[in-house]
This record gives sequence, structure tokens and C-alpha cells, in this order.
Amino acid sequence: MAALLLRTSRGLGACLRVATGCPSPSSCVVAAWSSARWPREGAVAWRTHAQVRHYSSSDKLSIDMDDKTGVAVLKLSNPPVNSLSLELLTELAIGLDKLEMNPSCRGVIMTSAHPHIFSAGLDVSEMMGKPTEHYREFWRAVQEMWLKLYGSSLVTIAAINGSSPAGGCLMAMCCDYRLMADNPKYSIGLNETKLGIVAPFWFRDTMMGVVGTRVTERSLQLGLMYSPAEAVHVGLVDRTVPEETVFEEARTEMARWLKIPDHARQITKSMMRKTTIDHLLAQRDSDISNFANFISKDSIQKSLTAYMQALRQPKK
Ligand SMILES: CCCCCCCCCCCCC/C=C/C(=O)SCCNC(=O)CCNC(=O)[C@H](O)C(C)(C)COP(=O)(O)OP(=O)(O)OC[C@H]1O[C@@H](n2cnc3c(N)ncnc32)[C@H](O)[C@@H]1OP(=O)(O)O
Repeated sequence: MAALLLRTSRGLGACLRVATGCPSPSSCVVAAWSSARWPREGAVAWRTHAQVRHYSSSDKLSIDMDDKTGVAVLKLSNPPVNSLSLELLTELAIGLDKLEMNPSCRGVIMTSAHPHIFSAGLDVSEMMGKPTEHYREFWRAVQEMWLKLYGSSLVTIAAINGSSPAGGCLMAMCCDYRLMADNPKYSIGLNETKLGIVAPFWFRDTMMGVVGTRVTERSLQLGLMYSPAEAVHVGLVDRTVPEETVFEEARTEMARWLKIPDHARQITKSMMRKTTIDHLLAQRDSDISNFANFISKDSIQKSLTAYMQALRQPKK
């Protein structure tokens, strides 16, 4: 029965049903986004026609899947700074879903097409001067992207080839492994308090899973951005590598992870992440309302406006 479940369903929810012996998908909250896995006739035909297939219809995101290695490369390409707009977040969630359902796919390397920026985080303009309904829709998309990435059963590696503040750091932290270019000009961290906003509990929980409680508390309160070397020191990044080798090092690291049998690694991953995922799933609607109320406040809108104005000033 366990083997059957593993072969027919995908996503961390499905893995954990096997691990915990949970009898029915409907009684497992994390099962919500598990999806059909195996076998799919279309996918078999697809495999015989091409080794590398590009499958993202968006110009803001490219996804190339290599059938031979089972590794997909997901590249953010939303100029000028790869900010996470509603559109890009939606594309990311769809793309991750497609990879999850592709039986040939075992791992994803996430990186940026931009030379110096991994991602500037959430698109601040999506959080300014918009109606409440827009804030609700935007925040649901942020949650959805996090659920897909943090809850992915695939091996996920972040090849961080530039700065990665706030939501950019969140995406990297969702991955199983983080490599960062050793350029001291780059930085990574959750800087929300510096914008006068608050990282929500699931950003905090994700960070705690990576660096522990003490470093998270200090980092979040002070909105700390770390250089690559500092990020390795606190455990936010696993390794720095010369800038020009980030991608190749990510491939080598991926090969190491893919030596582990998928089912054992997936069940282990889901055991580690289930509580954090369940926490958000149980409070998804109230989290959306909290965000919409918080971001609509005049004082918060003023903080964001001032932050964006400061960002637009010529850099010294
Ligand atoms: C009861 C409890 C209640 C609690 C409830 C909690 C509710 C939740 C609260 C809200 C939580 C929100 C969580 C937010 C997460 C985020 O991700 S916020 C975004 C944070 N991001 C940043 O601070 C990054 C800011 N950008 C930079 O630091 C730099 O731009 C860069 C990325 C390092 C790149 O630098 P550089 O190459 O020098 O480019 P710039 O010249 O600075 O920028 C180019 C243009 O891009 C614009 N821009 C930059 N970042 C963003 C962005 N994040 N969004 C939108 N636009 C951005 C920048 O303004 C420039 O624009 P122009 O001047 O018009 O060209």
C-alpha cells in the first residue's frame, strides 16, 4: 500500500501519508496540493521527442527540463530586479506544479537570469495604493508560491547569483540547499522591518527551520541583510562559490542529492516541514485578512512610500 501511494501521488503531503500511515487524503491537510504522478502517457511521449524541453509560457520565467538528468532549471527573468509581482508569483506556482506532476522530474535548480540580482523580493508596487481585494489576491499568490516551493517533493537547490532580500530570501530558504556567489556586494536576508512591515509567521518559521530561533529573532527584528560570507557563518547559505561557477556547482550538488532514493528523501523532507506547512494551511484565510488589513493602514502605506522613494534616490 505504501509503495502504491508513492508511485501514484506526488508532493510532500502524499509522502507524509505514507510515513505516518494516515489513511485518507481528506484527513491530511497537506494532501491539498498533492497531485497525480504516474504514469502519464503524454509524459512518456514527450520524453521520446526531446531531451530538454522548455515549458513556461511566461517571458518572466523560464523552465527547462532535462529528461535525461531529471533536473529542471527554473530561471527568474523579470527585469529590472526580479521582483515578485502577482503575475510572476502565479507563473511560479503553475511552473512548480507542472514540475511536480512530471514523472521525469526529480530536482529543480532555481536561479536568476539577471546578472546581479537573484530577486528583490515581493513587488512593493503590488502592496501600495491598491484596493483591498487586490491585496487579498496578491497575498494568496504569495502563499501559493510558498506552499508549492516549500512543499515540493523534488530536490530544490537555490543557485543564488545575486542579492536576495525579503521574498527573494524566502524563496531561497524554501529550497533544500543554497549556494551563493561569493561577491561581497551581494546580500541576503529578511529586511522587512526596515520597510516598516512585519515578516509573517510562516516567513519566520521558514527561517527558523534554516538558521534556528536565536539567529532568526535577531535577523528579523533588525531586518539584517547578510553578505555571502556572513550568510554562511549563520547558516542561511550552505556554501559560497566563485560567481562564475554558481550554476555548475549547483548541478554538482544536485547530483549528490539525487543519489539518495527519492521515496526516503521525500518522506524525510515532509516530516521536517509538515508542521510549518500545516500551520499556514490552518490559518490561510486569517493570514490573508491580517495582511490586507495591515498593508492598507495609512501608516504602513506611508512607510512603503518613503522606502520606495529612498530606493529611487541615486546611490552614493
Ligand atoms: C497582528 C500581527 C500583524 C502582522 C501581520 C503581518 C502581515 C504581513 C505584513 C507584510 C509582509 C510583507 C512581506 C514582504 C516581503 C518583501 O519581499 S517586501 C520587498 C523587500 N525588498 C526590498 O527591500 C528590496 C529593495 N530593493 C533593493 O534593495 C535593490 O533594488 C536591489 C534589489 C538590491 C537592486 O539594486 P539595484 O541594482 O541598485 O537596483 P535599484 O536601482 O535599486 O532598483 C531598480 C528599480 O527597481 C525598483 N525596485 C527595487 N526593488 C523593488 C521591489 N521589491 N519592488 C518593486 N520595485 C523594486 C527600484 O525602485 C528601481 O525602480 P526605478 O527607480 O523606477 O527604476
